[in-house]
Amino acid sequence: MGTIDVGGLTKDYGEVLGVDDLTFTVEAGEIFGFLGPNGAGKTTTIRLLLGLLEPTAGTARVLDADIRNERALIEAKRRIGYLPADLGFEEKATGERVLEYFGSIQGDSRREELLELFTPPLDREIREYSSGNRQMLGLVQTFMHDPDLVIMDEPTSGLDPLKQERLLEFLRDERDRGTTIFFSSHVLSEVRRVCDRVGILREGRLVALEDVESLLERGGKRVRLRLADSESGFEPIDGAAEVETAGRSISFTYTGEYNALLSHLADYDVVDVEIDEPSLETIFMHYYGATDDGGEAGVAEGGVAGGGPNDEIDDAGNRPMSEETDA
Ligand SMILES: Nc1ncnc2c1ncn2[C@@H]1O[C@H](COP(=O)(O)OP(=O)(O)OP(=O)(O)O)[C@@H](O)[C@H]1O
Repeated sequence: MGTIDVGGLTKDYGEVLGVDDLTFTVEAGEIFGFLGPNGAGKTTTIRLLLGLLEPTAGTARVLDADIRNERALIEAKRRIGYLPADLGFEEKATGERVLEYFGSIQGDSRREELLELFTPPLDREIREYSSGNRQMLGLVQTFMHDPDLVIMDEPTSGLDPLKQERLLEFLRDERDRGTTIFFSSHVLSEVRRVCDRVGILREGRLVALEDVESLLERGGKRVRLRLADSESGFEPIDGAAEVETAGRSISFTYTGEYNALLSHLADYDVVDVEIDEPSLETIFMHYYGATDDGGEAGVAEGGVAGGGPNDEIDDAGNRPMSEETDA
C-alpha cells in the first residue's frame, strides 16, 4: 500500500469534470510529480486528497485514512504538510504571528532550522510581503511540524531562481530522510530535477504515469547538425522523427542507438553536431498536442478530448488558512 492510493477518483463540478476517474499510487519516500497545465485538475485532486472537496465517485487513502472518513483524515493530517497554491494568510498578521498560530496547532519542532533556509521577514505584516516571501513563509509552515507526507501545489511559484534551487535541494534531502512528497507543477524542468515519478494530467484525466527516466528515454534525443554543404542532402536515419531542415542545418528527434547515428553521420561532412535530451516541455507537448486518438506507448488507458484548458472558475483562492491545515 502506498502513502497515497487513489482509485477511480472523480469530481464533477456540474459543467466541468474537475478530475475524471484518477487511479494512481504515490509510494512512501518518493517525490511524485503531478504535472498538468492550468485547469488540468491538479488543485482539484489535492483538495480531494485533503478532504476539502467531496469526490463525486471513487476515493483515495492518504496515510491510510480514507478521504471520506473525516475523523481518520483529520488524524492523518497531523502528519501532512500542505502548501496550497494560494496562501491565504491573515493579511494583518506578522509572519511571526502566523508561524506562532500554526505552530500552536500543528507543532513547530523544525521551525528554526527552516528559517535558516527560507528567510521571510517575520516582523513584517503579511500584506507587505512579496510573493516570494509569502511562499517562503508557507514553506516554513508546511515543513515545521516534520510531516511524513507533504503535498505541494506549485511550490516554486514566486521564488527567485536561487531560492527555487534551494527548495529543490531541500526537497531531495527531505526525500532522502524518508518524507513522501507530492509535487504539483506545470514547470517541467524542476519536476525533472527532483521527481522520481510523474503523473501527467490532461483535462482531468491521467494520460501518463511513469518514472522520469523512462519518460525521457521514450522522448529520445534532440539532434542538431550543421553540414558543410547544403547541396549534399540528408537522408533521415531510422528512428528519426520531427525532422526540420533549414539550409545546412538539420534537426530531428532520435530514439535509436548512438552507434547507428554516428555511423550514419560519418557519411556526411558534418561541421557541427549537438545532441541534447529533449526538454520535458517537448515530451509534455506531445501529450497535449495529441488528439483523441493519439494514444502513445506507455500512456494510460483512455482517449482524451482535445482542445485547450478550460476557463477557470476556481474558488480555491479565498478559503481561510485554517481550512487548509486543520489538524
Ligand atoms: N469550484 C469550482 N467550480 C466549478 N469548476 C471548477 C471549480 N474549481 C475548478 N473548476 C474547474 O475544474 C477544472 C480543474 O481545475 P483545477 O483548478 O483543479 O486545475 P489545476 O490543474 O489546478 O489548474 P491551475 O494550474 O490553473 O491551478 C477546471 O476546468 C476548472 O475550471
